[in-house]
Amino acid sequence: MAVEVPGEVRRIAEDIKTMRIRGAGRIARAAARALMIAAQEYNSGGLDEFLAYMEDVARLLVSTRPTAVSLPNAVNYVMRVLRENRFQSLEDARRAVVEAARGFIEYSEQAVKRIGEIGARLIRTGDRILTHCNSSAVESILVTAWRSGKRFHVYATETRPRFQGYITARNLAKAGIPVTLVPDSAVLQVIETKRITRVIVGADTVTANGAVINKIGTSQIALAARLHRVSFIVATETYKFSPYTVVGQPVEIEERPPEEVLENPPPGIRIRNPAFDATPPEYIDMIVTERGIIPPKSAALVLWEMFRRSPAEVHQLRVEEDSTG
Ligand SMILES: O=C(COP(=O)(O)O)[C@H](O)[C@H](O)COP(=O)(O)O
Repeated sequence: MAVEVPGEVRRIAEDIKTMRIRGAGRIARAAARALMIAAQEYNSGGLDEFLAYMEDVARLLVSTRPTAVSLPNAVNYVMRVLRENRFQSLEDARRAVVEAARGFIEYSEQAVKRIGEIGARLIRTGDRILTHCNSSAVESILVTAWRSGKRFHVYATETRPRFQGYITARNLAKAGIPVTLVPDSAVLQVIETKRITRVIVGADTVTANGAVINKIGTSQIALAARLHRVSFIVATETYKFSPYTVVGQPVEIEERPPEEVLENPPPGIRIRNPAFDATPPEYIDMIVTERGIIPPKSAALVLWEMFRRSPAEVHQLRVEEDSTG
């Protein structure tokens, strides 16, 4: 009989699904924490049952939201210690999971900080910066730049339908950064009339060819930036690079409930609510990662360095995950 998943782990999964925990980095860290809790709270059987139970927990977490690859990357990072080692005892296996999860969370937190330091060097006093949605990597850059004495103004889009732009605006204002909230549909007008100097956005997934999947509306902003020759910068940890795209696997774009757009639509009206879109590499000037700044075309190199797997091995990995799913 399958071992029951602890309440706190189920709660984290539910919070990711319902977006109480949101943003690709936070989702990844929450998933690693959930695996750690699952391992710590396991008390019902031997090593084999533990391994099967941890695979169940991993599947539950990965199934919560489909687009941000940081989620399966975090889960696989932690689960790899179980999948690739032979343990003598349950305690050894449990300890390995806890260590791997802690390691991931620590790396992730440091990465956001490092992106802040690297990205802040790109900001100049007098900049007028546009951002979209709410990204902790972008916030890290802006707050670091501000604390280092640079003075600039940020325009934050509302980000319909979930209004994550309000979170950004609130956080920046709290840090003392002048911020103006604008409707999503005002982006082209704002870029033009406010003479925006830089657009900086986060990422949920970066593909092997350097395309960036981020909050719906990002690609329109990239187009508008291109039209006015404004540099378009993406800030992301490297664990948002997708190994699956090396073998051409498309990124699934999450379709969220229509009620998020309109509670009670009049009869005869259909609603679509895609949560993310893809910005092609041609529209992206640079990607700021914790390992440095890269052009989008170098995404495949980052993936190669991180995963050191041949396309055939990545394909095999996918097949194995699918068959356990
Ligand atoms: O698109 C979103 C959040 O979408 P949602 O609100 O639907 O999760 C963010 O721009 C990225 O996840 C990057 O965020 P971070 O830099 O914090 O990882």
